[in-house]
Amino acid sequence: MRQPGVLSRLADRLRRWRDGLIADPGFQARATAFPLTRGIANRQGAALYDLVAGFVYSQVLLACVELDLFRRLRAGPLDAQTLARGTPLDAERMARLAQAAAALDLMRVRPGGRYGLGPLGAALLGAPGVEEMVRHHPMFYRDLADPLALFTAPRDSTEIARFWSYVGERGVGHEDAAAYSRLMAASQAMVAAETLAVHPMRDVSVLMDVGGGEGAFLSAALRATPGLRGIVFDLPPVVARARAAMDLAGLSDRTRVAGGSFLEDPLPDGADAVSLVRVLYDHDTPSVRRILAACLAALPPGGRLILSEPMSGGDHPTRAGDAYFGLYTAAMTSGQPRSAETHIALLREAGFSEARLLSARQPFITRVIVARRPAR
Ligand SMILES: C[S@@+](CC[C@H](N)C(=O)[O-])C[C@H]1O[C@@H](n2cnc3c(N)ncnc32)[C@H](O)[C@@H]1O
Repeated sequence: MRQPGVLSRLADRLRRWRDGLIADPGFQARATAFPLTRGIANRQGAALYDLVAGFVYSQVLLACVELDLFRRLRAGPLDAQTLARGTPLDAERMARLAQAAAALDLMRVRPGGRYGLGPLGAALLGAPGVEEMVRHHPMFYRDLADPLALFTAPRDSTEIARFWSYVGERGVGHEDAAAYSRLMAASQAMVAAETLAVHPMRDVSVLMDVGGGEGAFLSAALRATPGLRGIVFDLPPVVARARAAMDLAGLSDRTRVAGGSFLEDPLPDGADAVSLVRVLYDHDTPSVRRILAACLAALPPGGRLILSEPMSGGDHPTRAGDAYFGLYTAAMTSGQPRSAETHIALLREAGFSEARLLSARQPFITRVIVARRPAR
């Protein structure tokens, strides 16, 4: 390991001194009392409070979603008594929930003791995938109840691992495939919008979406790109669903569907671009190497790989990539979020060239890397 230089050691000492000050309750009291430092002290205090209370805030959101309150407020503000109708809550408890939701910008207090939609409640109505994730989270929270156990959980021993059944050895049945594929399809719209905005498929003839689920990403690409044709590759119980979904979307004449395992079977040929959307972070590095090798073998010289998934921020950790997906994949007992640099190194090692990270509009939804199979 490289030894840190003089400047970096000096910076470390300064940070230790600063951290020591901040950790001193006497200093905190003085900083809050002194007008010039009060703003910083309050911001830090509020941020720490939010971390301590984060789970409570999430449960306020879950309660609102389970009672379908945002949809009921769409037509206009309601008082707590009306909002409580048809729910197990009385008016007083409903007012308490609505006050909590208003504090979190999910609702707004309106004149006359009524509650209306807040900016985040309205945003949730416009992003059905977020609502599905909120409904899915109780399972994740049960695994998270003991976070230390989560980090040491044996493979396939958690509730989340059983939900993503391809993580284990039992194989994927039709029911498991239906449950996780529905969740993925519901949250795909946001990922597809971001991916196709930063990487339109204009100059692609045939796109193969590997681990493509019910074909939601491919459908979005086909709709956005006249003349594009596609292949969905996934496990057999999942592609049965993809076939039905593509039929329903009226896209089956532009789509081929192929079933198999990207860890064991060769991928179909005929595509000049391959996409891997929210696939690699599910898998440990030896499997990622196999998946990339299979993608390279399926592409013609000059063919393109488009990799889209939430990524670790590396030296600049991100809430979505490192905090959320770091723990989510721990609960899966398989995979991990990787930084763009790690992905690019794995792509080069697999034989891809020109790998580069594209600039993102909404990096907390997904990040996109493009690479090519060398022309010769
Ligand atoms: C997290 S989901 C992502 C689905 C889709 N790409 C999306 O973003 O909505 C991962 C997908 O990889 C598929 N998958 C997992 N293991 C696989 C394997 N060995 N071979 C083929 N597909 C696999 C799953 O069935 C699932 O559809």
